[in-house]
Amino acid sequence: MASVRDLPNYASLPEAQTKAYAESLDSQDPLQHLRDEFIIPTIEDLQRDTISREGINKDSPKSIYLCGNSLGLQPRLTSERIRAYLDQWSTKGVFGHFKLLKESSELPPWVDIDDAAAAKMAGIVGAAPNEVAVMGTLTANLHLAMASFYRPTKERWKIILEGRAFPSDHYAVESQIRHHNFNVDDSMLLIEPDSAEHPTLSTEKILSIIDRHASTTALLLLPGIQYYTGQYFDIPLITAHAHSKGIMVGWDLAHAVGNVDVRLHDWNVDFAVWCNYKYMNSGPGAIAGMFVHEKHGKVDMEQLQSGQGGYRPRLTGWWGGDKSIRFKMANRFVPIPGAAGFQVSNPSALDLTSVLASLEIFHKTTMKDLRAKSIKLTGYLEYLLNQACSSLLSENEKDTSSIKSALPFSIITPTDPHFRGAQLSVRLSPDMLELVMVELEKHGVVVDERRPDVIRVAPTPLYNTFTDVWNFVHIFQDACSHAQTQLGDGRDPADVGKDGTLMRDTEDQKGWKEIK
Ligand SMILES: Cc1ncc(COP(=O)(O)O)c(C=O)c1O
Ligand SMILES: Nc1c(O)cccc1C(=O)C[C@H](N)C(=O)O
Repeated sequence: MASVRDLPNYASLPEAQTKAYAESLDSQDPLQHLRDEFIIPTIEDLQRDTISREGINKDSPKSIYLCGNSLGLQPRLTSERIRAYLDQWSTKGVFGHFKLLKESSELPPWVDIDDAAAAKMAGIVGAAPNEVAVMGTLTANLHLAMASFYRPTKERWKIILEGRAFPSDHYAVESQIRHHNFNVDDSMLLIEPDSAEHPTLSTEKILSIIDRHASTTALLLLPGIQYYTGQYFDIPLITAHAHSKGIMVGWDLAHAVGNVDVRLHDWNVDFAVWCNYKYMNSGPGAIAGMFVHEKHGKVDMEQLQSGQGGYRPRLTGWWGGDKSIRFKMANRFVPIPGAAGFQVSNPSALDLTSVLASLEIFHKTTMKDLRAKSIKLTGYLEYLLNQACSSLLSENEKDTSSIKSALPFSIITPTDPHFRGAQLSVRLSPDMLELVMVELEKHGVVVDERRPDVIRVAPTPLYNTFTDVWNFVHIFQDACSHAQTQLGDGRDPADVGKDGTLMRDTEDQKGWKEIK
């Protein structure tokens, strides 16, 4: 795992606040060349309502894209590889499934393209290639995993998850409980934060809830990184603790994969699921991923042949079946050992091509190096935000004991880099969100808002720079100061339009609100 020991103490360096310092960090960044692998939308790209590049201003500055936690940017290679995939299809037709091409390292026959993706993905999540399948979608994979790993009994039937889980995970768990005819109210154990002000969950709290419900809990499901707070959970410790109580453990890695250097095999995780459209940069809704620890993927041929099972029960489809007999159409399911045996359908080769293109870029570096840069980048963001926050307080406010209530914003993500990934979640003072977002958008800054008061800012080490972070904080500081002035003016923020001026119930305003 990447270490935080190399994190500079920015606060002790007077020059750290200057743009020249941010630029010097970029010039020393060993991963700086990777930014060129991505298409960064220009400010004009984002603001015009067409995609055509005809007649556009090529000199328009690039946006400051800090939203890789929601949708990662497009690698340049993606269109090249997808074009080649289209040629593979147009020139080979159905033979594209099996024909070995001279270009096969980039364009495997489609019948093997899932294996190629799993092999390239494995290192990203610290797994052996046979512990990973690139398949399905996150929520569908979560259902498939729970069908196999959530086997409730009268004695053990509960599922522990967080109270503020991403809605899809909450619904999936709820429906699995109902599917097994258990009562949701006494089966779904929700870990709630201590207070709305501090929405993170301490490891101690998680462990104590595990302890309290140890004998009746079947499954623990948590996110590697929490989508709202950006908190990175202690996966190895929590997993080991739950295991010591006989509980199965699954992790939703939507916000962790490609962000932090997880070691799923060594941490003995039972299963994990993730999507590939955030830090994995494979495109909106791209095919997802699933990890099944090798201990659960074994196939005992003797038992299987004698009709006694021989493999972990699961929901099956032909693509999880042994390749050597798959096309014999014998209707006797023999699972592929490992995660591939959990596949159901033949996967979209178009989608896998996009994942493979993105993985080519990941393979130009390592997760360890990306994480090392990420710790510095996010640490720098935190440092500059703290500086900006105190400079937005009036001298009067700085002197008072009520400094906390006067702060224009606070960071709700843990301050310890061990407990966060790239993302910082920033909670703004009441009513500021809309006003700040308008200003950020005007200046080509892309972050993500969670109403009523949080923005999530995620510098992504593959393509963001220290200068991006510096520029963002300066624009953000101005946006906060602008919002403070507007609110101080006694204007209702609901009446403030796209350009920050007052607007009342115009069509334009409605349209803008819908887009948000
Ligand atoms: C933590 C988390 N879980 C689940 C989902 C849903 O994923 P999908 O729609 O790809 O199934 C997302 C993102 O949309 C997410 O962030
Ligand atoms: N998939 C999304 C979509 O189609 C629209 C808006 C947002 C999304 C997301 O993926 C949200 C994402 N899970 C997040 O935490 O930001």
